[in-house]
Amino acid sequence: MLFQVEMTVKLPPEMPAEQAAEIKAREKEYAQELQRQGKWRHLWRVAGSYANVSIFDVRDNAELQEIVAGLPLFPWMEIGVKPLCRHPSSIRDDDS
Ligand SMILES: O=C(O)CC1=CCC(=O)O1
Repeated sequence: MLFQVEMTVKLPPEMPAEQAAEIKAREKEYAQELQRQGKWRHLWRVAGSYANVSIFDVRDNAELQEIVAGLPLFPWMEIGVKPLCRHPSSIRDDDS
């Protein structure tokens, strides 16, 4: 199942820089492993903001929830999820 997920990061300004850097490093490692597994299919920065738009390819809602809740930045994110399905005019056959 494909989902569009928009994540907006809102770290508190009073968070020490070292702590923020450590959380971001863990976030990067987590995100890159899921990309290697093919579950995190696209990761795009929303230009001009500390936010991303991502496409996940997961088994079901429960797996998406597990992945998103495991994000190291999860406690400091606003997250919006939209389920996706094939568009009848799409010419691609690899976007299951
Ligand atoms: O920077 C972000 O948008 C938050 C994030 C998600 C995956 C990652 O590596 O950073």
